[in-house]
Amino acid sequence: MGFEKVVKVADADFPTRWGHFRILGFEGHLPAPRPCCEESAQQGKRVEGLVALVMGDIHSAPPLVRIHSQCLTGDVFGSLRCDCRLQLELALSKISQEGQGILLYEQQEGRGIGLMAKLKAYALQDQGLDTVEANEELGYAADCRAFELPAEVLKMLNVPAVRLITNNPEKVAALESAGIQVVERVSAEVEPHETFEKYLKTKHEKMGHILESLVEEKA
Ligand SMILES: Nc1nc2c(ncn2[C@@H]2O[C@H](COP(=O)(O)OP(=O)(O)OP(=O)(O)O)[C@@H](O)[C@H]2O)c(=O)[nH]1
Ligand SMILES: [Zn+2]
Repeated sequence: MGFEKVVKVADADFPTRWGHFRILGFEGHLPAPRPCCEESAQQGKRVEGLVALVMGDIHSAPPLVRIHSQCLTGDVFGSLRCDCRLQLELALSKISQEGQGILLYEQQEGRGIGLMAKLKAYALQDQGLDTVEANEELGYAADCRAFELPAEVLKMLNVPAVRLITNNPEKVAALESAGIQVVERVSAEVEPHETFEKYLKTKHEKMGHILESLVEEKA
């Protein structure tokens, strides 16, 4: 679903544990609520937010960029059902080490299905379904994201080429097809943990994520 317009609504100073950023707020306006997100559909929500953390000079060379999809359970509560929080910290520390880069935090909770639906999916996973099967059981696609808003925001930031921190080839393809060149994919692989072992295996086997630790395991 294309955005009717994307608007920058704020730009402020942002000191963090990983160094000094600017924090920018963007709003994407949709022609209709997203059908794949339970909460958006219920609330008739047509505006999606995206937060960009920007550090240093992002224009002299393709900067490190992380597109991070919201995971309240991981990012805020430190859940070890998934690797999200560890990936967020990895991305921020890589950007901090280089002194330049962009973190795009998109409000696509639960790969776009919304928080309450993700919690229902967790409950189904506790009964033995994997993350893809649980989404399907609830009537959703395995992944409802399209990464249009992050691509638009990169264009608004005048960033035509990036070094993308991800294990997900779909993010690379989505940026490329939106006209943003991905000159390098930087691995977002984190230290494995037994509590998210099955989650990573499913991402690798069913969703095409590039996870070197699992490739070696197979060989
Ligand atoms: N539907 C659903 N979403 C989940 C689950 N666990 C985590 N998520 C969401 O998955 C999103 C992150 O997607 P991932 O598949 O982990 O990783 P990715 O963003 O595609 O790829 P990377 O760039 O490599 O991190 C976040 O929005 C999380 O809220 C789950 O069990 N079910
Ligand atoms: Zn997560």
